Amino acid sequence: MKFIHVNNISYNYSQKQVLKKVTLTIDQGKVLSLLGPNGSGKTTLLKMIMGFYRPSTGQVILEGRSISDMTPRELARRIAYVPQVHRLAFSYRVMDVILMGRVSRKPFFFRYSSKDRAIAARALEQLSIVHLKDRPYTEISGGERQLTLIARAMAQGADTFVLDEPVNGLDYGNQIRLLKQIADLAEQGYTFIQTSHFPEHAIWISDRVVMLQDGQIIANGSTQDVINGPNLYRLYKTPIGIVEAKNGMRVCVPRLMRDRHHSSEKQEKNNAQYQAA
Ligand SMILES: Nc1ncnc2c1ncn2[C@@H]1O[C@H](COP(=O)(O)OP(=O)(O)OP(=O)(O)O)[C@@H](O)[C@H]1O
Repeated sequence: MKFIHVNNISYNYSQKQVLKKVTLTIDQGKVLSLLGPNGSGKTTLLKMIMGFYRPSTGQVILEGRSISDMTPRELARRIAYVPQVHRLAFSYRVMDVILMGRVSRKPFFFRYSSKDRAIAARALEQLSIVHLKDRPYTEISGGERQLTLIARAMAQGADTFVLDEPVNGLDYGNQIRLLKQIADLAEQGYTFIQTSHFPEHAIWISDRVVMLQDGQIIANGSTQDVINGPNLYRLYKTPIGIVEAKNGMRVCVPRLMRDRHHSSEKQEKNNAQYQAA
């Protein structure tokens, strides 16, 4: 089911055009990964989808309605932004941070209700972090913080999560566990849009991949179709092969590293092959 439709969006920061006629759709209950080199416009595109910035041309449509016709509160009830792991200025308990997700559902003066607390408790359970609920947010690890921020987004009641490099700064184990958590939540019907600098992470959990270069989409389709050597070369300017493990899982092999291990291979030949593609 087509859920979010990004329709022909362009955006300029003063004179500089950073998004050029970007069109894509996001299906409900799926994971979409945005890949692209530094400065290609990934974060700017996320900000458009969140309604933080208004596009110069084009529009973002959520279930048939332009998000420019929605109030920030209305939008926050559907789409939640999960920032990169950050530090809060004050040492709130994890439970309090998650309860903050309920604010968009409250009048100006409010107290948290028992329903709010039950929703926050459920989010703690869904993210398997019940044991952290009374810990100060400032004293938990980066991975635990990222899970807390996703729990806060869930407590907001949103069904779509926009994540900017969610594994940034996490150790390898926590990266894998966080991505597994995202894949599991997508199975339950939640929708995810993430930016990533790791094509393999896109292979692991994405249904769809969009490649951005200089603010333009250069590839958009199923993960299987989009993540291939020629597209990765176009994006990152370094040759990367894709090999299939025995269990069918696809793995990225940077040729520059492979050539260190097989010095008899002709590196120029590989480069020529990818440059020609
Ligand atoms: N507030 C701003 N004012 C002016 N230019 C900006 C601003 N934010 C981003 N840019 C520029 O817009 C372009 C796209 O930036 P953006 O942050 O969207 O890229 P990105 O693909 O997310 O990059 P990265 O992978 O490095 O996080 C870059 O050239 C950047 O310098």
